Amino acid sequence: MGMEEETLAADGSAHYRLRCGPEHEGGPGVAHGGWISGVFVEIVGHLAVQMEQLAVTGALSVTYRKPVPINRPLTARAWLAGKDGGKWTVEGSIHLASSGTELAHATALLVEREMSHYTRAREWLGREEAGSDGTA
Ligand SMILES: CCCCCCCCCCCC(=O)SCCNC(=O)CCNC(=O)[C@H](O)C(C)(C)COP(=O)(O)OP(=O)(O)OC[C@H]1O[C@@H](n2cnc3c(N)ncnc32)[C@H](O)[C@@H]1OP(=O)(O)O
Repeated sequence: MGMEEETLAADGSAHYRLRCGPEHEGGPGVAHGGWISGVFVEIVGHLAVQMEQLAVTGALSVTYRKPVPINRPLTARAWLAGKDGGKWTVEGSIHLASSGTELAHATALLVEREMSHYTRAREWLGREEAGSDGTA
């Protein structure tokens, strides 16, 4: 996703240096919104990994404040905004490195999982492709 450097702050927030390459251009000189969302999925999910908790993104809301330029140094941050049992609210932001201006912001709901999440997903897919999701 164009990550170049990651550092963890004492308060638990994660900080990144990154840039959007031309392969993710969505308009002349600017990033595709899917790349921006993908960056957020990665950095909010990685925050949980750093806290040694597997969690998947259940919901992600992105506000695109300004076009994100390609081929420019950017910074990003992710931080835990709240926790309710196994549900985490994680926020993220992407900034123009030169000015610090926020270009995009995200709020994500992460749901804690065990590794069996992926086994169950494969089992669910098997049932789904066999014509039943097992709930009937
Ligand atoms: C080293 C390098 C590594 C590098 C690693 C880099 C990190 C990258 C990480 C990438 C992570 C991803 O891309 S994840 C990929 C995208 N996401 C996914 O594939 C997830 C697909 N969705 C799911 O599997 C499911 O919908 C879940 C697990 C999200 C939720 O399933 P569930 O059956 O509802 O689970 P359950 O345990 O009952 O729910 C827990 C609680 O969350 C609530 N909840 C669940 N979904 C939502 C929702 N969208 N909005 C509101 N609330 C929700 C439920 O109501 C419940 O509340 P209460 O009753 O408890 O109050």
